[in-house]
Order: sequence, then structure tokens, then C-alpha cells
Amino acid sequence: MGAFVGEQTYLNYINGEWVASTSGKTIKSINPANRNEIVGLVQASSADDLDQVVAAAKAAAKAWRKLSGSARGDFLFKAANILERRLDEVAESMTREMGKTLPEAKGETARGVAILRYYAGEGMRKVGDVIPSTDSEALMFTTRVPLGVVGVISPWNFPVAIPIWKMAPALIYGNTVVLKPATETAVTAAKIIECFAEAGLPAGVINLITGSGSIIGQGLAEHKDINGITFTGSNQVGKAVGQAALARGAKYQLEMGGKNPVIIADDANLDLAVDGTISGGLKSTGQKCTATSRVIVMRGVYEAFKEKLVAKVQDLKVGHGLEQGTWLGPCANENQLNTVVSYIAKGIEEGAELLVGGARPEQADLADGFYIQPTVFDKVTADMTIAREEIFGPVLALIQVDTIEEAIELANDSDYGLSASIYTQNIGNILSFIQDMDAGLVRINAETAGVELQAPFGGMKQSSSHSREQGQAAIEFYTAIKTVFLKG
Ligand SMILES: NC(=O)C1=CN([C@@H]2O[C@H](COP(=O)(O)OP(=O)(O)OC[C@H]3O[C@@H](n4cnc5c(N)ncnc54)[C@H](OP(=O)(O)O)[C@@H]3O)[C@@H](O)[C@H]2O)C=CC1
Ligand SMILES: O=C(O)CCC(=O)C(=O)O
Repeated sequence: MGAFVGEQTYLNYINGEWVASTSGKTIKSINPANRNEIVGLVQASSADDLDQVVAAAKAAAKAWRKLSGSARGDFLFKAANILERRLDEVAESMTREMGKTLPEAKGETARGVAILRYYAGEGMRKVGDVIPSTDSEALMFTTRVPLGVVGVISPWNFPVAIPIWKMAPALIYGNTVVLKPATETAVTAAKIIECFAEAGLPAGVINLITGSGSIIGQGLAEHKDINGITFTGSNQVGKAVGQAALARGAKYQLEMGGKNPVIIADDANLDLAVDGTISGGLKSTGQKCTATSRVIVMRGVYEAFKEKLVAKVQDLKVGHGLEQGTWLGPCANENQLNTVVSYIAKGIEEGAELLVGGARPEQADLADGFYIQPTVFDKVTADMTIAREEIFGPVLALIQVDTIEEAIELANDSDYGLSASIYTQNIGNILSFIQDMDAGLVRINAETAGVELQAPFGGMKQSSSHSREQGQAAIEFYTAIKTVFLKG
């Protein structure tokens, strides 16, 4: 049996079985492009279900960690092949659940396949170093051991890539996994888990439990048998998850918000800069933690940049993510739409000038979806709310500066430090930016979004718990180092 049991109902996956919650209740996952369309019903799991799922993952941990890395990798290669075969179906489910356009959803699913293959290969790579001992007759080296059971709490904005970039390294380094996905995209999560189930992972090694964040998410963070917890989402929830883990001595990793700046220097290639600002700020309806939000432009090119930007933003086609030609889908849910609308109102109230967008589209066929026009504000100042808080929507704030030093200072004037980019041809500007910008990801002549799976990813300041995900950096979270001193 798969996750889907008819009447659009999807089940939890516990100990190798698809099972309904003991609560007997389900939650609707609806299409943000049309609130009347139900994509699926997912389990509203209870604290009892949580205990069961964690017990299953704990029981499976001993045998899984004993397998060789390459044997674990074989399972990931199989899961990758199955996901690749189901790519179109999984991508369509993502578009229907959270609204991103189908080409973006397909790109993300292909990225999920590539992440699985990357970590499958990790099973064959080194896990330690030999370190000279002061005792000439001893051998001293490091090795790594898994944490045990890892709890994964994932958001809705990258419903395939984020769970996979957390689960794949957890598994390859020998941990078992309990996934609690965002309720918004729990159907897509069930389809991913189906791929792992079909790949034949032993019972209990990978598990899925859906349900409310405050019961299942918080419950995972607090559970005595969860040895490590990895979270991506809002700052508020992330901090609570981290505190719950810290209180009981569990390892935790948090990826949270961003307020990412792009700097447009007066020698920038403006066409490139405009395209990068639009793509970085408005793709996925601005719902990326790496999305461009603050656009810091030097006075010499401000008007020319603004004119080109507005002309292009006006032409972006808002619509249903499954329709060909749509550039910008809806916000992922009604809360998200209301948040964006309230930030736009705040921008106007605080004196920013609306250049384009700012309202819900008027087309009748979009009336039942959570759509908002792509929006650009002019005359934004550093103290305005729209220049300080994460909006997570398609809103760009233009800020004028006189010098590159001022631009970098302003770019750093934020509680967040996830990603940042600059458009310039000047090597001095580039070097200052690389050295002085407080962000975990700095990109030159490229948009702020665009994370590569083989490179470390994470933020400074309030954007993360200061660890890094992805690439080989992932091993730091999902394992513990053991130093071995060996003497005959
Ligand atoms: N860094 C990023 O990539 C993301 C940032 N955000 C930011 O967060 C804002 C709000 O989005 P939202 O979806 O509400 O984000 P949340 O932080 O609430 O959700 C992220 C994940 O945490 C779960 N969760 C919710 N409450 C708790 C809790 N008390 N304990 C443990 N886990 C919990 C959610 O489950 P459930 O879905 O069931 O509530 C979901 O799986 C956005 O506007 C955006 O600013 C959001 C998503 C991704
Ligand atoms: O930009 C990306 O590809 C990833 C962004 C991300 O991790 C996020 O929005 O949570």
C-alpha cells in the first residue's frame, strides 16, 4: 500500500507501514491557486503517534548504523532513481499544494534527485583523520558516529529539496529519521517518502508523521529519544525548537529568516542587475529565505536602474502555477498573503512610494487564489519596517546610497545575514564586499538566491544556529566525532 488510500487521504509512514493517526482526524491541504480545491487530506497526528514513530526510529537505529556507508548509499541511489521516474507527478503535486510554477517545481524535484545521488556517494568518502600522537607507539585517529534518531522539521517553500537535503545526509551518516513536514505541503512529503519506501529502506529507518507544528513539531523537539533536530522555518518557531533541544542536551540545527540585500554599484551591468533582482526577489513569489528584499542602488544609476526594473516587473505574468506562461504563482497560503498585504500597507503608511503592484490582481479567474501583484517600493529608508523585517513575498524595496561603503554598511544593518549579492565590475568593490559583508552566502554579479547542493549553506546573525547544511558541511551536524587512541 502507498501513502494514498483514496478519498484524497494520505497516511503516516511508521515502521515501514502506511498507517492512519490514532486521532482519527485529518487536515485539508488546499490549493493556494484556488482555495476550493482540496489537494489531499493528511493525518492530524497525536502525541501517541509521535511516541510510536520515535520508538520505531529508535529500534531501527542499531542495525542501520552497522551497515556500511556504501550499503546505505545504495538505498539512496535507488530512492533517487524512483524520484526521478516520478518527477513530473511530484512536481505537479508541489505546484498544486504551494503554488510555485511547474518549471520551478520540476527544477526543485530534479535538485532533490541530485542531492540524493550526492549523499549516496558520501557513503564512500572518508570520515576521519590520522593525528600524530605524542606516544610514538600509538595510533591516534578520528572517526565519526551517527547521532541516533534525527527529527526533521521542514517548511513549505521548498517541499522537496529541504526535506531531502536534511534526510539524505542524516541517513547516509547512519541516523534514522522522523520527518514532520509543513502541513501546507504534507501530500508532497508523503510522495517523497513513498520513493524511499519503494527503495526498500528497512522498517523504521525513515518515517513520516504529519500534523500540527505545535503538537508534532514541538513534541519532536522535546522528545527524549530524538538525538538531533534539524529545522527550517520562521525565527520564532526556530528559537523555540532550539531552546527545547538545548534544555535536554540534544543537538540542533536551525535555518531561519533572511532580509537579503543586493547592491547595484554605479559601474554595474544594469540589464544583468535588473534580471538578477527580479529573479532573486520575485521567483517563487518571493518565498525563499534567500530572496532579494532590499535593493541598494548607487545614486549614479538609480533612475536608470529603477526605470528598467519597473518596466520588466510590470510585464510579469501572475497566474496559476500549472498554466504555461505563468511567471509568478500565488502566495502559499492565506496567512502568507495577509502578511504580504499588511507589509505593503505598512510600507505606504511609513512613507515609501509604491512604483508598481501593491494590490491583488483583478482577473476574475484569480479571485479564489492567494495572489498578489509583484510590488516595488521607491524611497525606502533603512528604518522602515519593509527594510527591516522578513516579508516572504514578492516585494522589493529600493534604497538609494552615495558610496559603496555606505551600501555595504546599510546591507549589514540587519538582524539577519543569510545571503547577499553585488553587481559591479570593480575588483575593489568586489573584494570589499566579500570581506565586509556579514552573510553566509555572498554572490557577485549573480542573484541572492541560488544555493548549490555541494556547497555549505547557512547564515550569520539571526539567520541560523551558525551551523551549515549541504555539501560536506552536513557531516558536522549529523555525526559526532570520536577520537581514538590505540596502543598494542
Ligand atoms: N527560512 C525559511 O526558509 C522559511 C521561513 N519562513 C518564515 O516563517 C514565516 C511563517 O511561516 P510558517 O509556515 O508559519 O513557518 P513556521 O516556522 O511556523 O513553520 C515551519 C515548520 O515548523 C513547524 N512548526 C510550526 N509551529 C511549530 C512549533 N511550535 N514547534 C515546532 N515546529 C513547529 C511547521 O509545521 P506546520 O506547517 O504544521 O505549522 C513547519 O513544519 C514566513 O512568513 C517566513 O517569514 C517560513 C518558511 C520557510
Ligand atoms: O535559494 C535556495 O535555493 C534555497 C533557499 C532556502 O533554503 C529557503 O528558502 O529555505
